Amino acid sequence: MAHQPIIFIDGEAGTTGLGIRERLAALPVTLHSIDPARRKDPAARRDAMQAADLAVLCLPDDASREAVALAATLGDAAPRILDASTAFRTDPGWVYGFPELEAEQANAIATAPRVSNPGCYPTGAVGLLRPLVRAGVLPADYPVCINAVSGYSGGGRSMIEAHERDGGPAFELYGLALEHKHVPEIHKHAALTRRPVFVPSAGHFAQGMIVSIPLHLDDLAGHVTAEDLHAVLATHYAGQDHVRVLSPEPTLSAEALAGSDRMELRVHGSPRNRQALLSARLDNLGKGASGAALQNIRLMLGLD
Ligand SMILES: NC(=O)C1=CN([C@@H]2O[C@H](COP(=O)(O)OP(=O)(O)OC[C@H]3O[C@@H](n4cnc5c(N)ncnc54)[C@H](OP(=O)(O)O)[C@@H]3O)[C@@H](O)[C@H]2O)C=CC1
Ligand SMILES: CC(=O)N[C@@H](CCC(=O)OP(=O)(O)O)C(=O)O
Repeated sequence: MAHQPIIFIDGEAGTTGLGIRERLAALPVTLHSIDPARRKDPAARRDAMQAADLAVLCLPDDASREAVALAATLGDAAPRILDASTAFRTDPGWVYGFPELEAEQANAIATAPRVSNPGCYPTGAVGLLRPLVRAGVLPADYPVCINAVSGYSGGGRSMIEAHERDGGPAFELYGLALEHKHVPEIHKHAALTRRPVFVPSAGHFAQGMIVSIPLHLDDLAGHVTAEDLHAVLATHYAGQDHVRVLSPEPTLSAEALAGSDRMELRVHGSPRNRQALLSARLDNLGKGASGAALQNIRLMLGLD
């Protein structure tokens, strides 16, 4: 690419789009924006895609599908696409944008025409579970239950406005029909053969997330200890800048990584009771969204 790469963010004014735009300021790229009044005009969006090397979609799922269909009408002039929505995260034609997932994943992202940015909760759940399943210490058919809490910015502009206007609720469980849109993504990318139970919740704080997964160690392969689980994760993520495997803490605050693009993984445990708790802490808008998008943009444009 002779020129500075051109990026178009479809949904630039939304929560994820804004986060990406801020982070792009530090990169040698040109941002191609459209007149805000025409931001939902398919013709304007198609023209912007034609001008771009990379289109980053920060849209609701249906609008993302529409954007991908618009790009397809451009044939060879279509840009590469990074999609932040849920729409293509389990689509076999797309590369999953989790660079730390497997040794070859960063290379796959670097060359893929279409990359799906992982969801915030799946980033924690997949980040914890997959290396353990792949290493054979967590059976793929283990009855996994995932508890998670997110800051209210996870619900995008409408939820942010509701919390900032009405002040609450302080804490609520949701997705109680156990059909949350992230379950298929976690199921697939954690390499589980049994559908996990996923119980999300949201609190009255803007940014931050904890995903936690309790385990009965006697139901794992062999005489596995919490230290063994820690060692598998530490080996898998050795040398990674965005994912750190840390020692257990007595308490974890969900907001601690707000503003950071890193994720912290821990294995807590009671050796006496043969129980463990896996935890992932991240910023839902950082490694859970815009920070991960930046990792993928850098890889896709060869900026690393
Ligand atoms: N918030 C989070 O923690 C995370 C969100 N995501 C994903 O990112 C995507 C965007 O979410 P988020 O940024 O939170 O949502 P927001 O509601 O904050 O932003 C969505 C943006 O898309 C715009 N938009 C909606 N429909 C269209 C359309 N047809 N054409 C062009 N623009 C459109 C909206 O404009 P307007 O407001 O004017 O309607 C808004 O600017 C979602 O798919 C979400 O799943 C990913 C990871 C985490
Ligand atoms: C608190 C809250 O509402 N969170 C959102 C998850 C964030 C999201 O929709 O985006 P990603 O799928 O890209 O992570 C939800 O549960 O639908």
